[in-house]
Formats: sequence, C-alpha cells, structure tokens
Amino acid sequence: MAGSGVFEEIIDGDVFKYYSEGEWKKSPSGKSVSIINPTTRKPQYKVQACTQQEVNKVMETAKIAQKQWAKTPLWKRAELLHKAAAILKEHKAPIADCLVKEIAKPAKDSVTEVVRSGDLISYCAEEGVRILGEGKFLVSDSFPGNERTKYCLTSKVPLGVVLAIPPFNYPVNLAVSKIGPALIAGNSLVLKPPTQGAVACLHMVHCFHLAGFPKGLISCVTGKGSEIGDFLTMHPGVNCISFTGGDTGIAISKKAGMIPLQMELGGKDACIVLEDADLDLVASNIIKGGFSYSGQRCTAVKVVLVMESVADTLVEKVKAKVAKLTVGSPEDDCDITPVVSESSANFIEGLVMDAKQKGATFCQSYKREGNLIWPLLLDNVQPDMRIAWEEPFGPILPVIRITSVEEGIHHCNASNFGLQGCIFTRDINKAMLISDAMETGTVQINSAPARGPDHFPFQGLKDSGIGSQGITNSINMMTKIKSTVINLPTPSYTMG
Ligand SMILES: NC(=O)C1=CN([C@@H]2O[C@H](COP(=O)(O)OP(=O)(O)OC[C@H]3O[C@@H](n4cnc5c(N)ncnc54)[C@H](OP(=O)(O)O)[C@@H]3O)[C@@H](O)[C@H]2O)C=CC1
Ligand SMILES: O=C(O)[C@H](O)COP(=O)(O)O
Repeated sequence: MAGSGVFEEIIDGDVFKYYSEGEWKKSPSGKSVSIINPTTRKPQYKVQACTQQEVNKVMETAKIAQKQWAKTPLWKRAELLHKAAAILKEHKAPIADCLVKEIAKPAKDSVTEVVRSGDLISYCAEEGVRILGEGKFLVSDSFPGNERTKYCLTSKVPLGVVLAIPPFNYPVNLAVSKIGPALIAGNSLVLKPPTQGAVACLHMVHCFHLAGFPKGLISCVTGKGSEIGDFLTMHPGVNCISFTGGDTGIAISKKAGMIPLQMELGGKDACIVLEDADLDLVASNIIKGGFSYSGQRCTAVKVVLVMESVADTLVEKVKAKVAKLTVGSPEDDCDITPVVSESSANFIEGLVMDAKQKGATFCQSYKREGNLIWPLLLDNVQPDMRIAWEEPFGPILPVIRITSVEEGIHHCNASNFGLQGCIFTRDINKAMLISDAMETGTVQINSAPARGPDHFPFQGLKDSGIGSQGITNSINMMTKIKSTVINLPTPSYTMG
C-alpha cells in the first residue's frame, strides 16, 4: 500500500508530504491537491499544494547543496546512484501500484516502468564516470599563425540547479531520465512531478533519500503546474530546465531565461507502409505502437499512411488484432485501460465525432464508459479531419490511404510535430531515402517508434522539442565546458 513500510514517513494522515532539505514536510499552506483515479474517477490520493515560499527555500538549499556535490568525486556520485537504483527496484511493487491507481497504467507495464527506471539510473552512473572522466587537450599550433605556446585543457562542469518536470504518462521513468544525468554530472535537482503520478514520484524520491544523498541535493515540490509552474520555470535560481510534456513546453521556452532547455514535447508519429512491406509485421507493430498504454505515449503510432494497393489487406489484419485487445482495468492488466482524465476522454471523443461527421470509416463502433475508450481504427481518413493532424493521446488510430510515397512523406512533413516516424518496406535503399526525407528526430525502419533503449538519442524537431535526450546526451546537456589555458613563454613541442 502507498505510504506504508519504508515509505511511512512520506505521508501525514491522508496527505503525502513534499521533500525539501532532506526531509519530508507539510506545506504551511495547509492546502492539498487531489489525485483522481482514472478508473474509479474518485479521489485516490492527496499531495501538498506547495507555495512560492517553499519553492524559494528549495532553490536556496539546492544551490548550496550543489556546490558541495560538485566537489564529490565522480565514483562516489556513481556509487550513490547505484544504491538508489537498487532500492528503487527493491520497492518496485508499491511504486508500480501507485502508477496503476494514479495513471491507470496496466499492472505489468507499471512494474516494467519502475525496473526500467532503476536500470536507467545505473546506466547514468556508469556512463557518467566514463564520459565525465574525459576532457580535451588542445595545442595552439594547429591554428594558423600560432606556435605551440598554449595548451588548452577542457572539462565538463555542472550547470548548477536543474529543474525537472516530467509528464503523467511515465512519471517515474521520465523523472529519473532527468535526475540521473543531472546528479552524476554534479548538479542539484528540483523535481516538480505531474499531478497524476505525483505519489509514485514521491515514493521514487524516497528511494534516493534512503540511498543517503546529501540534504537539499534533491527536492520535490508538489502542486498543480498551472499554479506553481510559472514561478518554478521563471525562478532565478534555476540553471537548466528539462521538461517533457505537451504544448506547455512551448510556453515555458518563451518564458524561461537564458538557460539551457531540454524539451520533449508532443508527436504525431507517422507509419509509412510500402507495397512490399511484411504486412503481418506491420499489423503487429501498429497494435503495439498505436495501442500500448492506450495510445498515451508521445512515441505512439498516431497516423498510418499506407499504399492504397495493400491498404485493404493491412486494415483487415489490424482489425483482427484490435478485436483481441482486452479492455478494462489496469489492475487486471488489460491492454486498453481508462485514459488519464475525463477532459482527455472528452478531447478524444471530440476528434472521433469530427471524423465521423466528415465521413471516416469506423472499423469498430465507438464505445466509451467514463474514461475508458474502446480501441478504434478509423479508415479512409482525409486531410480535412482533425484526427489527421492532432495527437489524440488515446486508443484511436487514423489510417490515410496514399497513392505515392511522396504523398506519405508530404503528410508527415506537413505536421507541426517532428518526433519519430517509421517505415515498413523490405527495400533498405528506399527506406533510407524516405528516412532522410522525413523531418523527424528519429525514423525507425521496420518497427514502431520508441524512445528506448534509454541510452539511444531521443529528440524531436519542430514543435516536438529542443535538444536531445537519451542518457549520454542528457549528461552532456546538463554540463558546460570549462577551459584552462596554460601559456608557455617559449614554444614547446613534445618529442616522442
Ligand atoms: N516527447 C516526449 O518525450 C513526450 C511527450 N509527451 C507529451 O505530453 C503530453 C501529455 O502529457 P501531460 O502530462 O498531459 O503534459 P502537460 O504539458 O500538460 O504536463 C507536463 C508537466 O508540466 C506540468 N505543468 C503544467 N503547467 C505548467 C506550467 N505552467 N509550468 C510548468 N509546468 C507545468 C504538469 O504538471 P501538472 O500535472 O500538475 O499539470 C506536468 O508535470 C502529450 O502532448 C504528449 O505527447 C508526453 C510524454 C513524452
Ligand atoms: O513519454 C513517452 O511517451 C515516451 O517518452 C515514449 O517512451 P516509450 O517509447 O519508451 O514508450
């Protein structure tokens, strides 16, 4: 049960505490925020509604703790991260249970998210000691007009205080994908968890507490993004923001000061299917890519662009697989579970009704009970339908029939998003040409889009983001280069 056993100290009555100065605290605001269980649609948990005062305190202590942490040897930082990873994995069951109740993620996937997060932290520790242990040595005589009188030593140094804001769909994993790189690189970290997913995040933060990280190095302030978000992102104490979520990220990037930003935002990942594709492979990937976690993944397949000549066959294969998807509660580990909120379900329904009115072919009847929406494949979608362009973040998948590859590439590139895309063909030469033409951060050949494995680079173009994630890129992004130049009175060339 949440807040029991080793997690007892993170709860006060029925309200979960926030984490500041190495301690679990109640907000003097006396206010709390309810977390609604997407399945029951009833309040499940409560968290503190932190105020600007608490944010100020957290920033102040994060700055002080970072100075000391930057002087902590890399191997010691890595050792603590490995310890936190082990504790997190040891307590995967209660944390996964929070995910089931807060975001209706199927039970098995919830456990996978926690285990994957532990592995991610350990990989950060290993990668960090390697890449941060190396710098550059440059000599001056490679630039015209110089003798060898200057040696330049460069190293990667921390940025300071990193603000991490993850979204609801991977609250734990997308939090540690920011925490791990920030800490190994010598930064301190302030986490603002998504409201849906906050309790899972608080449990995860307690695992870092139990591992023995210094006081103030990690903090976690809870509350609605709409209430404390601006104060956090515009806070002068923040030296870097790593954000994953929707359009909010675009607004943040306009408001944030002159600090490095890492933004992973929405996507409308296209799946281009050529005539020579293995249609069974395509159908399986459309199911996995389009419907896992009920389509609530930024990397979900969000539009299928299939050559007309194979469209009928492919649609039949996908329909047969959709019929086998189980629909119900996350506790029962169903494939399709309730979407995160009523407003999200209403938004999805709006897209479905628009497609209906404009003449899309419904491969199943539309069905909804509360936040639970049955999987739906929409065929013969046309460019004037909203579903052709907008991200449903739900189990609804549009199919657009194309008569040329160029038409598919054009649709993909006309989107304001550019996260990932995929191509199915047996011809690698064609696949490469199409991949090069697609304006997306990643193109998968013969598989559905995916962020993982977590050390792969992960980036979005256009409205899909700024910068690149993935463990190595995040560590590098959360550092800056510092040079020290040794000036010699006379040229000196090293002899062998
Ligand atoms: N590219 C990627 O890697 C991913 C992209 N996404 C995208 O995220 C969206 C769905 O996730 P969702 O969580 O609803 O996204 P949101 O953008 O609504 O929220 C993301 C985070 O931002 C917080 N937030 C809200 N308002 C502010 C603010 N003014 N300032 C600072 N933070 C704020 C939220 O807190 P609170 O919950 O309290 O409102 C939450 O922690 C989809 O568009 C999806 O594509 C999702 C996952 C991965
Ligand atoms: O949050 C998301 O949706 C992701 O970053 C996608 O992750 P996945 O491809 O591993 O599901």
